[in-house]
Amino acid sequence: MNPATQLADGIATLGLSITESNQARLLQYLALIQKWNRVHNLTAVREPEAMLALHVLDSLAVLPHIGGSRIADVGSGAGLPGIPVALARPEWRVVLVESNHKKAAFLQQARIELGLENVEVIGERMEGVRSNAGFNTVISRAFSDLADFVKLAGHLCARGEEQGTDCGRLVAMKGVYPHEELAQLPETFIVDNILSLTIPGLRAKRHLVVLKRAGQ
Ligand SMILES: C[S@@+](CC[C@H](N)C(=O)[O-])C[C@H]1O[C@@H](n2cnc3c(N)ncnc32)[C@H](O)[C@@H]1O
Repeated sequence: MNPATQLADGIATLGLSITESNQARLLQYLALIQKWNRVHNLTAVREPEAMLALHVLDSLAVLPHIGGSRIADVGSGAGLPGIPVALARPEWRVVLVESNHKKAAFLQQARIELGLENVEVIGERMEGVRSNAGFNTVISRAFSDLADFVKLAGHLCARGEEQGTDCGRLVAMKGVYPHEELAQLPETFIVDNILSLTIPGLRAKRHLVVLKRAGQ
C-alpha cells in the first residue's frame, strides 16, 4: 500500500478528520525523519510502513482523548507524539521538550521545514523547565515511569482555578497495562482514566494513562 493511502485509511479507522494538506505534511514529516535518520539516530524504526503505524498513527490515536489548546510533549525525541498532534490540530499550541541536542536540532529544523507556527521547541532537560503556561495536556511516550513523569512534569499541568475551568491532565502513552507503575504513583496525582487503544497496522497493546491532580 502506498504511504498516502495507508495514512488516509489509518486516519479513517481512527475516526479522525485531518485535511488533505495536513496529511501531506504528515508524510513530509516522515520523509524528514528518514532523511535525518541516515546521519543521526533519531529512531530505530526505519521501514516506512512500520514508521507510519508505529510513529504517526500511534501519535494521532491520542487525539480524541486529549484536550487542547495548550499541549506539552515531554521527552519528544523526533517529535512524537507532539509533531503529528501539531500537524493534525494547527489551532493548538504545542511545546516540545527534548534534552538531546541532536534531536532538539532536528525538531527545530522540522518546525521550520514544515512551517509549524504552532510549535515551540525547548532543548533542555525537563528538570530545568519552569513554565507558567498552564498546559491543558502534558503528554509523553517512552519517556519515564509514571512516578518520574509526575515528579518531572506535573508542575506544567494547568490548575483548575487558573483556568476557571478544568485542570490539566498528564497523559502517558504506554504499551501493556502498567500495573506496577500505577502502584507507585505519588499521592499528588490520581488516575482520571485508563484507555485501551487500537492502532491501525499494529498488533501490540497500547494504553493511555490519564492523570489529574489529587483534589481537583
Ligand atoms: C525513548 S525516547 C522517546 C522519544 C519519543 N517520545 C518517542 O516516543 O519516540 C525518550 C526521549 O526523552 C528524552 N529525555 C530523557 N530524559 C529527559 C529529560 N529529563 N528532559 C527532557 N528530555 C529527556 C531523551 O533524550 C529521548 O529523546
